[in-house]
Amino acid sequence: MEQAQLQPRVHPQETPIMEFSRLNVIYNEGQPNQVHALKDASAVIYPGEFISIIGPSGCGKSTLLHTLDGLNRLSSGKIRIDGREVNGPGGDRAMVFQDFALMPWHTVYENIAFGLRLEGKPKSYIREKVMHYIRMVGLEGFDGKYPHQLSGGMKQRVGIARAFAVEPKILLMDEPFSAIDEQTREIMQEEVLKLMLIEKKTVIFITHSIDEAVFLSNRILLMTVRPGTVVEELEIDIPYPRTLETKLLPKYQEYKSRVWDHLKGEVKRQYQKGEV
Ligand SMILES: Nc1ncnc2c1ncn2[C@@H]1O[C@H](COP(=O)(O)OP(=O)(O)OP(=O)(O)O)[C@@H](O)[C@H]1O
Repeated sequence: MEQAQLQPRVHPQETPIMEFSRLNVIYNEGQPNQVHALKDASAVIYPGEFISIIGPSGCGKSTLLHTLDGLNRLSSGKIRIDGREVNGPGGDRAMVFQDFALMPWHTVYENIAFGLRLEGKPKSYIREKVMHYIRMVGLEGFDGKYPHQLSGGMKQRVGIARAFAVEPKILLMDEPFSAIDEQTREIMQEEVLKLMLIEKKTVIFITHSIDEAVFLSNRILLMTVRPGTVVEELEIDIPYPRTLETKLLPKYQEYKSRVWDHLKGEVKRQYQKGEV
C-alpha cells in the first residue's frame, strides 16, 4: 500500500458527510431527575475524517455519539447526513461499543453476520462479506468460536468487523479500546486507522485518552463540562500513516499539551460547580 493512498480524504471544498447543529438532549425532561446532557452541540464533518471527541468525565460524549446514531430523543437540533435530515438509526452509521456488545450465544461468524441478516442480504453475499472482514481484522480460523473463547482484543476485533460488514459510511466508536490491555490497544489503534483509510470510512471516536485522540485524529472536538457542548476544534496537522515515531515529534507533544490544558480547565470548572 502506497503511503499517499493512506491519507484521510479531507478536502475543504467537499460536501460534509455529517452536520449536526445545536443538539440538545435532556434526559427525563420535565421530571425532578431531569439531566441536561447536551447543550447546543454543533460540528461539521467531512468524508474520510477521523474525528475524536474529548471532554471531562460525564460531559455528554456518549450521549452525543448515541444521538448521532439516532438512539436518543433530541430535545432540539438537527442532524444531517449527506445533506439529508435524519431522525433515527440508519444503515449509513454503525456503532462499535466499549463493552463489545457481542451476543454470547452466537459464534464469531454469526455475530458479524447479524446486521447483514437483518438487512435480508443473500446467504452468499453474507458469507463473502463476513469472511472478508474476518480476514481484515486478523481472525482467520476463529469464525466458529464463541465470545467466551476470545480475549478482549479479539472480541473487539469482532465488534469492529461487525460494524464494517454492514458497510456504513460513518463508524461511531465509543471508547472501543478502553477495556483492552495497553499493548493490544496500540496495535489495534494502528489497525483501525489503516482499515478506515483503506475502506474509506469516516470515524467519530470517543476516548478518555489524550494520546489516543492525538495519534488517531485529523481533528479533535473538545467538549465542556455538562451540559456538554463543542467549544473548540483542534486540527492535528501531522501526516498519515502515523507510527510510533510520530509520538516523538515535538508537534505531537504540543497537541497533547493543548488538549490536556483544555481538560484541566474544564475539570476546574466542574469543581467550581461542585460536581466532582
Ligand atoms: N439514560 C440516561 N438517563 C438519565 N441520565 C443519563 C442517561 N444517560 C446519561 N445520563 C447522564 O447524562 C450525563 C452525560 O452522560 P454521558 O454518559 O453522555 O457522559 P460521558 O461524557 O460519555 O461520560 P464518561 O466520560 O463518564 O463516559 C451524565 O450526567 C449521565 O449521568
